[in-house]
Amino acid sequence: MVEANVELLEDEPQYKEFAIEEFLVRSEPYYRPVSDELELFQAAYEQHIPVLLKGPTGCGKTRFVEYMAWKLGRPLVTIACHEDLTASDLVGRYLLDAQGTRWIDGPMTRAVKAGAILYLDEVVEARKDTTVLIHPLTDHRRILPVENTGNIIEADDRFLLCISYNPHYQSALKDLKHSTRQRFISIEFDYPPIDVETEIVAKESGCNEEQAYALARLGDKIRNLREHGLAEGASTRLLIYAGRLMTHGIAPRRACQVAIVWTLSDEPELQRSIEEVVHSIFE
Ligand SMILES: Nc1ncnc2c1ncn2[C@@H]1O[C@H](COP(=O)(O)OP(=O)(O)OP(=O)(O)O)[C@@H](O)[C@H]1O
Repeated sequence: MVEANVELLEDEPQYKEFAIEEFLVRSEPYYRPVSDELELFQAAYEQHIPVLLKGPTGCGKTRFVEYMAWKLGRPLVTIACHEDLTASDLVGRYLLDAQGTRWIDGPMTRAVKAGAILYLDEVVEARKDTTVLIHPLTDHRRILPVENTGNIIEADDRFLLCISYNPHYQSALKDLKHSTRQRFISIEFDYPPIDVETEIVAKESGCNEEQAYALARLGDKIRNLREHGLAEGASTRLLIYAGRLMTHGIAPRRACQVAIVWTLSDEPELQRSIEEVVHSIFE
């Protein structure tokens, strides 16, 4: 029984016990609301309704959750999901050290016990056995069954599960099952309108208003190239990178080339099209 789940305790950081207080967001993160997402999240939190954040890469989902965790005064436990992530990575496992075998709670168990906000980023990437954990946590039961110890943990009243999902990446093979997604309310995110994105780029990159406006327009135009075969438009994150290089004295066209053009595509034809848009904006 136990033996099968015992692992040697090395000095690996993920096995170190940590205090949940370390996950408190101590200073106010900068977040510029785009719509009524603050009110929606707050209402869902108070009503114990799990939240699904949908949207393209680099559009502010993570920053939003950080902001909400700060606003609600709850620790934020973030897990970047990937295909090797197993249920025991989340729940915990038995480990062997000099004192013998002992159980170590995984990040999900700690979050559930401490009433944290648990943010599973790109949840569809995780292995299917992790959805088995999500279901009892996200319905009226709000429990986490820990198979290896036989314990059932009731979620703290202040616990909330929040997951994110990028609809552009999904395929028939990797999609959220309806029985999973219908346990959440879904807040759709997208890149902000030009005036709001100007504000965000200026604030986050330190570039001037004029440069930030030009970058926001650039983002908007490049996103329209998606019909021409561009898989994903320029994210707010990339516009900020370009702005930061410009703040550091790199010429705008060059900053956009390395932060945006070459990052978005390897295809020479497509790179040329994006470059043309850059040149039309930064003359
Ligand atoms: N509304 C916003 N207010 C403040 N900053 C923002 C906002 N939207 C985007 N940003 C900026 O864009 C960056 C990227 O956003 P974030 O990391 O939240 O993206 P994401 O949607 O979680 O992306 P991914 O899906 O790739 O993890 C942030 O670090 C922040 O600088």
